Amino acid sequence: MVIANPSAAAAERPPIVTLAGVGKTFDNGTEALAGVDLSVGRGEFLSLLGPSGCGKSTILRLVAGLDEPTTGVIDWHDGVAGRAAQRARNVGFVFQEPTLMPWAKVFENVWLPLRLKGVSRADAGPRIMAALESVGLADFATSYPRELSGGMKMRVSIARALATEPSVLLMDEPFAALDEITRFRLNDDLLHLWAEKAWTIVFVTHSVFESVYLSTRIAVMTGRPGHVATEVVVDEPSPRTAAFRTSAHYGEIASATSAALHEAMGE
Ligand SMILES: Nc1ncnc2c1ncn2[C@@H]1O[C@H](COP(=O)(O)OP(=O)(O)OP(=O)(O)O)[C@@H](O)[C@H]1O
Repeated sequence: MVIANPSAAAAERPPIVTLAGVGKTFDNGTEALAGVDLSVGRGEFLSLLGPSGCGKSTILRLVAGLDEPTTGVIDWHDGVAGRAAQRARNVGFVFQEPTLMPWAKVFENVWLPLRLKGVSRADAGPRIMAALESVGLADFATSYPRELSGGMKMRVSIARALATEPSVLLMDEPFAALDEITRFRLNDDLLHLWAEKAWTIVFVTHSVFESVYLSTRIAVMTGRPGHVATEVVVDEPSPRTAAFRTSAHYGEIASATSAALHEAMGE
């Protein structure tokens, strides 16, 4: 475990996107973010950890290009620029609520983002079925969302992001509404997918324990207006297992992360 100030804790991997001095003030005068410096390394699992309202979701929305920063810059290191690039960039977004269309079957729900890009049902079929296979729901392609449990709905939501083969996957507290057993299982499934697909993931959570279990690095944020106060590098190798959750090493990193969070909230 390494704890460092953000300026000192450069990501070990080459950056895919960098935020420098990013601030966001909404039209109603709410200053959500001020001076966010953050680099996302290619292939890393980065968690944003911070108190409610510190601007974590706002950071995801800015990275996704759904909103513009008021100050500072967001640089992508993929050699393309502008709005067209943002569309081509293929950033996946998984929200806290699975946000499925209740009248459409699982297959149609997963097809939606591809359909919006003009990919036909026949062309999308193999990718949709592969994505459903990855999350263990291939047998539920013709089910309706109402026939699924909360955890299964979240799996569909992850499959929907997976089908688009995103270069960066942004996840906004995806497991917050689930019971602990389901949450642990989905944590493991997500780690397997991350290892298999070599994704870059930016994951928002309130939970110190979840962030330590999942992440290669944790950006600890201050209260509003939020910025990154400290970064924690979680030096536990993959694959992580249930034994890691109960290890002394996990306990040490969790208590250091918790202390860093409390200090950041006092800033
Ligand atoms: N569109 C908006 N207009 C005005 N204020 C907004 C808007 N979106 C977010 N905010 C405010 O900006 C601040 C940061 O919100 P954000 O949702 O990014 O925080 P968060 O850290 O993700 O919170 P939580 O953990 O509770 O989801 C909050 O005070 C919120 O009320």
